[in-house]
Amino acid sequence: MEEIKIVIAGARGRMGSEAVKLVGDTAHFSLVAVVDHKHEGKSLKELEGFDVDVPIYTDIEKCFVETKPDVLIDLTTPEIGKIHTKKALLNGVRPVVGTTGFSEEDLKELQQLTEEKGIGAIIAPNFALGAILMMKFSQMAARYFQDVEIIEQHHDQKLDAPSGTGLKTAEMIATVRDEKQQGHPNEKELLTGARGANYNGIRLHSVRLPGLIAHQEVLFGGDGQTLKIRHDSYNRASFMSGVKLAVENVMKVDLLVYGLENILE
Ligand SMILES: NC(=O)c1ccc[n+]([C@@H]2O[C@H](COP(=O)([O-])OP(=O)(O)OC[C@H]3O[C@@H](n4cnc5c(N)ncnc54)[C@H](O)[C@@H]3O)[C@@H](O)[C@H]2O)c1
Ligand SMILES: O=C(O)C1=N[C@H](C(=O)O)CCC1
Repeated sequence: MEEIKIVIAGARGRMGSEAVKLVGDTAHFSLVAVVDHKHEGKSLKELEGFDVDVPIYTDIEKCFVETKPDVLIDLTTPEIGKIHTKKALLNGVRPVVGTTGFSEEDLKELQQLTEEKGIGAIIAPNFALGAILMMKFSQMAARYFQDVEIIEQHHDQKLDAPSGTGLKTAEMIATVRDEKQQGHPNEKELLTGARGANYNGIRLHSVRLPGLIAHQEVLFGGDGQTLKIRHDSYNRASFMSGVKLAVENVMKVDLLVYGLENILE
């Protein structure tokens, strides 16, 4: 297999440090640099917990020009992730984005940019294969059960709510379900937010607690029955086979792929 040269943004983070391991463990992947908001000019090896000798850049464009990567893996924050993704496309680098918190407008803008530049990008709200199946099964179930609520649960350091996965699940369900307001037509929230966020009438509830990693239950209700579809990630390694798949596939596409379900065979 041809070597794929990779830059990781957010390499010191919970996901980024797993991605550094993944790249190191994959024969045809080669880490050429990392991007951080500090430690300019140091080697990653100088930081505790890493033994990879690659340069750290704080300026992502300088990093692209000097190290000429094929792929950027972005695992940062919603605000920074958008800037990095745009800069990658403008510099001919294919982004694989795990960072969540992008709006519909952001996605449209990035899609337009991939079309203009003619290079691929993958934005995956969830890299765990089980989570992709959970979303697909939920979409299947929604054809038969129109009443559905999504309960996503994450660690308490998460910046965005609802989670990228929760939102993507609602979007996928909405493609097969007519817009419908659920619950009693006269229901009233005594405390704002009690009924959760509302996407086309689908209610989304976000739980944030220490001890959690990433979990989601999609709850369907029908006459005298409920159906629950649940996925749990117990560690960040659970996301890495999806990251690998995305890096390999981003080299083969020339448009924006939003969601790993679009490349899973
Ligand atoms: N798609 C998935 O499967 C998946 C799974 C887990 C997390 N995530 C998402 O990935 C992102 C990262 O999650 P995390 O738990 O690793 O967060 P984290 O806070 O542990 O890591 C974020 C990293 O980004 C770095 N960073 C911040 N500003 C930066 C900048 N300007 N330039 C470079 N790096 C910068 C931070 O230093 C930190 O190391 C979040 O958006 C999260 O929602 C996605
Ligand atoms: O830990 C996080 O943050 C996660 N974010 C993604 C999301 O927003 O759906 C995927 C799961 C973990």
